[in-house]
Amino acid sequence: MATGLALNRCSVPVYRTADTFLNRPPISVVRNLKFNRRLIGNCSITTAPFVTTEDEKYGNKQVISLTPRLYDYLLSNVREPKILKQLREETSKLRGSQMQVSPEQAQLLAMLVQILGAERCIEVGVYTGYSSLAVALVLPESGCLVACDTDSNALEVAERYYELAGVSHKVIVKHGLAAETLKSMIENGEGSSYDFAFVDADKRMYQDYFELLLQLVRVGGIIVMDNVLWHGRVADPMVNDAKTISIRNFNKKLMDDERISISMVPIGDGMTICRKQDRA
Ligand SMILES: C[S@@+](CC[C@H](N)C(=O)[O-])C[C@H]1O[C@@H](n2cnc3c(N)ncnc32)[C@H](O)[C@@H]1O
Repeated sequence: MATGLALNRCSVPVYRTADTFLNRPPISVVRNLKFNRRLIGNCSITTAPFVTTEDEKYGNKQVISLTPRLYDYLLSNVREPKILKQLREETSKLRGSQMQVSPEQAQLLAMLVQILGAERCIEVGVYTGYSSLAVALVLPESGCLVACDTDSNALEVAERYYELAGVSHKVIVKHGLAAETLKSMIENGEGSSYDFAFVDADKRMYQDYFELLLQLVRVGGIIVMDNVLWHGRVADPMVNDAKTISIRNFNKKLMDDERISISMVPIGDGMTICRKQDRA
């Protein structure tokens, strides 16, 4: 049975209401919460997370969405290295700082690299280096990360931080169009020699990056694609701009692609973790 809270199928736009900036659930949610005390228990209305769903369609499983307060709590449980915090704070003063992955995303990327025992990694979309530095920090001394970006100013910041963190010997910076860099790596015979790749650039090129990276990554290797939930727009049939359509189509293709196993994770703006299968 659908509960009243099913009304609150909040996506990113809901977060942008004045209520949510003030850490208050929207009026409709407050009204519904009054009828659903068991959902919030001892939690006050202002700290209760949004219940995204809790109906039969989803096996009565309660799925919550992050409130600002809950997100602060999550962040307080992220172990962000000092040097990453410094880079994030310096970048926050720059144009485009919202492009950085969030600390919990960076932590997940680093964790995946560690679980894989990855030595050879690729990043498409470096900006000032937050996600690439998180990866480089956990690579072994013999490891390498090919870091691709077109923005020389942003790359200067990234390179300064690789130096500061003592990892510059692990990072090969490739300034230029990522697709060209990846193609030349394939031509150089580097196919199937990488363990891990992260894509966070130019959404309309996702399918191209993915196909190139699938050639570069070994069987069992991982490709992580960022922004797959695209601020919630992918799920809204009324939104049909080029980037949204492109990500929507890309997600559909990944879903049908038997060369990989996948896990779409609602972290940050959504990331899909793809593992290259034996038959790829
Ligand atoms: C979302 S930001 C990357 C953020 C980064 N992962 C981080 O956590 O800080 C996207 C970056 O992709 C770069 N970019 C856009 N198009 C590109 C292309 N065709 N080839 C390489 N880099 C590109 C932009 O210059 C920008 O720095």
